[in-house]
Amino acid sequence: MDMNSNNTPVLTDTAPITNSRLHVHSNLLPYSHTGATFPHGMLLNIPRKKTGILEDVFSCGWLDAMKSSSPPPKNKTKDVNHGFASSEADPYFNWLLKYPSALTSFDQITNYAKGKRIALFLDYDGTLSPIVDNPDCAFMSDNMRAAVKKVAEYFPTAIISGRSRDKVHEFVGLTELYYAGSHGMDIIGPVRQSLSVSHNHPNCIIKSTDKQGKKVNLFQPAAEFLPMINEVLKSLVECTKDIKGSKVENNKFCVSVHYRNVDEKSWSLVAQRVNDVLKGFPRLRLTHGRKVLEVRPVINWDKGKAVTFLLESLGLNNCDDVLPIYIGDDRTDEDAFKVLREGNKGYGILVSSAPKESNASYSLRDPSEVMEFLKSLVLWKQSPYKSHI
Ligand SMILES: O=P(O)(O)OC[C@H]1O[C@H](O[C@H]2O[C@H](CO)[C@@H](O)[C@H](O)[C@H]2O)[C@H](O)[C@@H](O)[C@@H]1O
Repeated sequence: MDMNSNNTPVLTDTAPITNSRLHVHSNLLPYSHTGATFPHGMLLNIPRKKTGILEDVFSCGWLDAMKSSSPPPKNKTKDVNHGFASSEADPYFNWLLKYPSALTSFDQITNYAKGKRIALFLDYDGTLSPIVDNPDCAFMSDNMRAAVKKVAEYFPTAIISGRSRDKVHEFVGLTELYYAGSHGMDIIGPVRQSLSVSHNHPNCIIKSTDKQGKKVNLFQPAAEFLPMINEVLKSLVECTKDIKGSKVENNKFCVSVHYRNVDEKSWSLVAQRVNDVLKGFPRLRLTHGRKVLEVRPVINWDKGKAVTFLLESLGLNNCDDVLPIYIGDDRTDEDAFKVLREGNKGYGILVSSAPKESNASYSLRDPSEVMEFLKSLVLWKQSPYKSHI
């Protein structure tokens, strides 16, 4: 990783990148670009593919990734989603052997948490709110809000979302949490003087006050990309406006192109149009979410880095007596699961009703199980019989 003049973390890997998670070979990222200028050394040296026709999106696997990006509706996966998996013939049952339910393994988790301080990190869409067709209507239930509020009374709790920070804050509506929007590229955290990140990225931290007048640190490692994101946003809106059902969402430091409501026959068209627009923006890259293409800056920052940053801001990083737990449902949450797994730091919990490979340690089936898990944590913390304090 290199820094540019503003000390923004920048990916400078010059080897051809085959990102298996994205299924996009770097040679689909072109190198001509108009917009902000960047100092030498921070630009990726990416070989350019000349074709530009539909072969692009087929050969790089976008369509496969788009098709597999969200579990099909429940009636189409009847065998897997008929309730609690109970037989060895059931793929979900077998998957649970590798990713045990965090509810049935609750005692195991809390045994490990004895004498430790739990820090909670929660994704929003698909974790706290169910996946719905209209992203503007992904409301969280009042019961879930109450559960999150309660759990935050006992454990430091942060929401880490792909949405803009303002939007996710508006949906969750709780002031007692920490919020990271734009996949962790826009964080409000507590003020802490000796943050190691402030040595590496001094210009990315702004001292600010939140809506309650409390002093906070605002960390925006992709701040200089804002004009470029606004530019790509306009192009994406323009180029998809004739595709029925498509929707472009402004997430401040990234842009989502939704195709959940687009006829499957037109998914390749969505992919092609986005691909064509990205040819003019080599400093932006694409990740796949649940029936959504997410355009974001090429910087070495993700939800995993956001977890590390927040732990440090909370004074909980590199402490043996801290157990971070991250709950999420999406591919972008894998970066956070990985950080916890690799550092043997804590537990990732994948929310999924269908078997899939993950860096998480445990699983929960859906947001209703997430709520049950949060309530169980509160009861455990309140229990006079536990011996962890
Ligand atoms: O990191 P997250 O909080 O999980 O945000 C990821 C994306 O979530 C939203 O899209 C997803 O949920 C929508 C509402 O249920 C659904 O309609 C869409 O198909 C899903 O992809 C959000 O709208 C995106 O901007 C986020 O990037």
